[in-house]
Amino acid sequence: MQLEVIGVGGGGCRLAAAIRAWETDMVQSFVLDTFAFDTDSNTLATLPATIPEENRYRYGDGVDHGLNGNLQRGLEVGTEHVDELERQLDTGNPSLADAFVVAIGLGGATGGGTAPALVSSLKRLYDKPVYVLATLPAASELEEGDDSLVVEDVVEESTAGNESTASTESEQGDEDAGTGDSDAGDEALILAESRPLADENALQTLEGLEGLADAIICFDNEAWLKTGESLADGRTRLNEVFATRVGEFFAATGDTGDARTQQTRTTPDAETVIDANDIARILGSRSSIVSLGYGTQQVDAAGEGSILGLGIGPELGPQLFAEETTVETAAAYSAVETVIQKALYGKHTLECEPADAERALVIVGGPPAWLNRQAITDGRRTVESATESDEILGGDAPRPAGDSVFALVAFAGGDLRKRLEERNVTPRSTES
Ligand SMILES: Nc1nc2c(ncn2[C@@H]2O[C@H](COP(=O)(O)OP(=O)(O)OP(=O)(O)O)[C@@H](O)[C@H]2O)c(=O)[nH]1
Repeated sequence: MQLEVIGVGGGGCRLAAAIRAWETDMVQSFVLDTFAFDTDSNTLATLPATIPEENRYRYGDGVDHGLNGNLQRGLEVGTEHVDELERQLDTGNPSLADAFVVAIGLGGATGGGTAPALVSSLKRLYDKPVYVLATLPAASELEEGDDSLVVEDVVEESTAGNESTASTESEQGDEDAGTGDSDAGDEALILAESRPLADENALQTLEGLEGLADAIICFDNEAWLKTGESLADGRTRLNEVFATRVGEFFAATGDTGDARTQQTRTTPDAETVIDANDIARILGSRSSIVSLGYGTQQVDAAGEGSILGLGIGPELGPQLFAEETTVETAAAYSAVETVIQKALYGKHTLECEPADAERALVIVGGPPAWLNRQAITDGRRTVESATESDEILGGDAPRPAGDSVFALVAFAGGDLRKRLEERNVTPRSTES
């Protein structure tokens, strides 16, 4: 599966960069291009190199340092500039994509304001699934701080068109931003910590995406921050957590490889291959809310040091991919069982119970010798009974060079939407 990943707004751009960084280490490429779109030139200038300069784009007439949560203005800016953003995407490979991923931070005005127009435009132009990655605001952001900007302060009254590519902006930014650790950048960061309207904005954006986005994969910032940790301090870690889960989810699709170069896969084929259609079946096309669970366990990748032959019993079944089994079967079974339990009952990107889900996808991956077929089959049954759903798909993701076994569980639809109620951000539903 090949994706165009588009980050919009500060959080969305950083998340897109984190996904690209995660994907860079993988043999299977599933990202065609990564774009970063923002009204804030500081954010673009401070992104890591995983997003090439030419794919960073600042937009918004008269706005330079973001919209500071003015969602009404954000919606206008999004609608006014969506064609311009589409032209930027044309410099990539949108027509080769199996799906689009639009990453935003709910609560802000740039990502939240542009996403509905952009998702709508992508659907119209390409008729491919558009999945939105959306972070939910942290509780600490809702507290009104003295540092809260008055919106007019950042929406300059300039009428001059100032669309420009990031390279132009970063030249200007370099003067005051240096490598990005500028005073202006720090100031913007502190200001962004206080967003009293974040929940209201989040709700409005979710409503705007309703019926447009095929699915909305949520990540609850509040649940993932440590006690007393600020978003500014924790965001890199949070982005890595979310990027890993999103990455494992899309990287497991069988038809990965570089569509631009026609380069073929170098990893062994999975026993049960999931593809873009399976992903579409589980995520749906009616703006289902999605949550991702993940479990991992470090293993001895080469199988060295394990006790050959011990614990192998017919009841545990053969190893799934091993040509030469060097891993104790009981150890492999236990590792797979453990990671599935962790993915099922451990912390999800959006807190939920398995029974909330209407549909689920479970992916088990790791070094081939560790992927015990019986454990995977039993694990899928466990997911099936925990969710009480018969719409379950499973896939394998052999990673010859990996040193851990992992399971990724995606829950979609059903009562997951109700989980947003606890966050006061429940959009009305168009799901049947
Ligand atoms: N996980 C995570 N969340 C973030 C990050 N940055 C911002 N957020 C969240 O996203 C919300 C919106 O922030 P931004 O993405 O910076 O906002 P924006 O879309 O640029 O909009 P404006 O700043 O209003 O122009 C915040 O309220 C945070 O909850 C990040 O790097 N990681």
